[in-house]
This record gives sequence, structure tokens and C-alpha cells, in this order.
Amino acid sequence: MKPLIGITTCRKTFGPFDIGNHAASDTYVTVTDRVVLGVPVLIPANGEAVDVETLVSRLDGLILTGSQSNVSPCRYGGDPHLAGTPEDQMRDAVTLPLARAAIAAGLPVVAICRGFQELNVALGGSLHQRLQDLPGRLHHSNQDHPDVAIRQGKAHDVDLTEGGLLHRLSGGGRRARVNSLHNQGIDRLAASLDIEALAPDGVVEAVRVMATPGLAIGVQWHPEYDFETDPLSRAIFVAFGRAVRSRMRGDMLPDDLRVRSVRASAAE
Ligand SMILES: N[C@@H](CCC(=O)NCCCC(=O)O)C(=O)O
Repeated sequence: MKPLIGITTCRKTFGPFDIGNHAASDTYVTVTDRVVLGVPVLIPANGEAVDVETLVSRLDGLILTGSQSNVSPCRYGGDPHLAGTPEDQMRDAVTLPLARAAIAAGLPVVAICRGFQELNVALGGSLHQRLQDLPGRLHHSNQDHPDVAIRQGKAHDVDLTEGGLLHRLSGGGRRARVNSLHNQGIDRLAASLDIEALAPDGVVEAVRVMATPGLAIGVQWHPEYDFETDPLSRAIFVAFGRAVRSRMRGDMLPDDLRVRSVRASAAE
């Protein structure tokens, strides 16, 4: 049996009848089909109607996807957004409890862009709302650029944490080049997250959940855009698929995907 991979969606209104839809980019479905080798299962952004327990008991892995909307600041005690900032509170009501339950159940999780921000908020962290308003930050927000090559292309370097999972998946390289399509970024890091990568301006670019029997990793960039050409992007989804299959067999996470917590090591 192939694994069932949950893919979160956003509420979007489009189409000839102007009716609400539950949408995720095709890139998440494609990478699940081609690299994770699972069956993609789109999870509706149906707010309080979500049945988290049933989803977590049936799914074998979870991708928390990117999307243009922001996590509502009421979820992390932040100030209200600037007028016109897109939110999706129906999605927040699904993804935040789902992320917590998935991690508690040891379900492998990959969290991408908005999903990465959701992971931090779900575990008690907070967000900066507009990195571009903070002094000394790189330009992180290519998401509105009209040229797809710039919008989806590599934008800046990240430094991979020595001894982290991404460091290992990169074959020992300490630097990777990533795309960048976000305005928000991690402010207060959730206590249960280890930093896996930092941008040169100090923005947290990747995290890993420390105490989970599964593999739970989040990246602020989009590895699903270039998994055909970028070895680290592909390696993230290969590792996720391996973690999913070992959990289905009832095995421990493979040794090469197990990483000692950098925070815990520093505290010793
Ligand atoms: N609100 C966040 C969301 C950034 C994000 O996920 N962008 C991805 C857009 C492309 C997609 O839909 O996959 C922010 O601006 O920081």
C-alpha cells in the first residue's frame, strides 16, 4: 500500500461561479506523486469542522503547504495586520491543531513557507509580519514578482546548521541557495524547534522538531519548485518518504535521519 500524504489547502474564491474552493498548488501533488511516492490527499480548510483525530489516524505523512495568506496574528498574540493583508482563518483553524496532533502522533511532517510559519505558531512561537520593514534584512519577498524565473528562482544563501538534518542531506555542505517568497518570518522560535538553517541576515530559514519519533522539518523556502534539479530539494522529499515508510512498517526512524538536538547539546 502506498502512504497517504495529507496536503493542506487554502480557501480561495475563483472560477466562473465565484464559489469558495479549497486549493493547493500542483507542485505539492506532483512532488508527492513523483518523489515521496505517496497518494496525495488534499485536506480542506474547513475551519472548526475539521476532524483532526481522524485525519491523523488515517494519514501516513503531512505536508503543511505554502500559500499567500498570513497566519492570523490572534494566533500568536501579534498586532493586527495592515489593512489588505490576506488571512485565512478557516485554514488556521485546521492547520494549527493538525500540526500539533501530527507531531504528537509521530507523523512525519514537511512544513513549507506558510506551513513553516504555522509549525512555529502551532508550537508556541510568533511571527514578524513584514520582514521588509525591519532594518538590515535581505529582500525575502519575491512572491509578487511578475517574472516567474525571479519569483521562483534562487534568491539568497542559507547557512546550514552543523550536525543538522539538512547539513546531512546536503552531503556535508554548509551552504545552500534558496528561493524566497515570503513577507513574514519567525520572531520568537517555538521552544521545541531546533534551527536547521539561517539566512545571512539572521532570519530563521529552516527548523526541525526536536522531540518527535518521526521526522518533522520546516523550511521557509520552496523545495517543491525545483526537486527535479536541486539535490537538496529532492533529498528533503526523499527523506520524508523514507520516514513515512519506516513508520508504516512500525520501525524507528532510520539512523541516518536521526539527528541530535543542537539546542539540547548546547545546554549540556
Ligand atoms: N503569508 C506568508 C506566506 C508565504 C508563502 O507561503 N508564500 C508562498 C506562495 C506560493 C504558494 O502558494 O505556494 C508570507 O508572506 O510570509
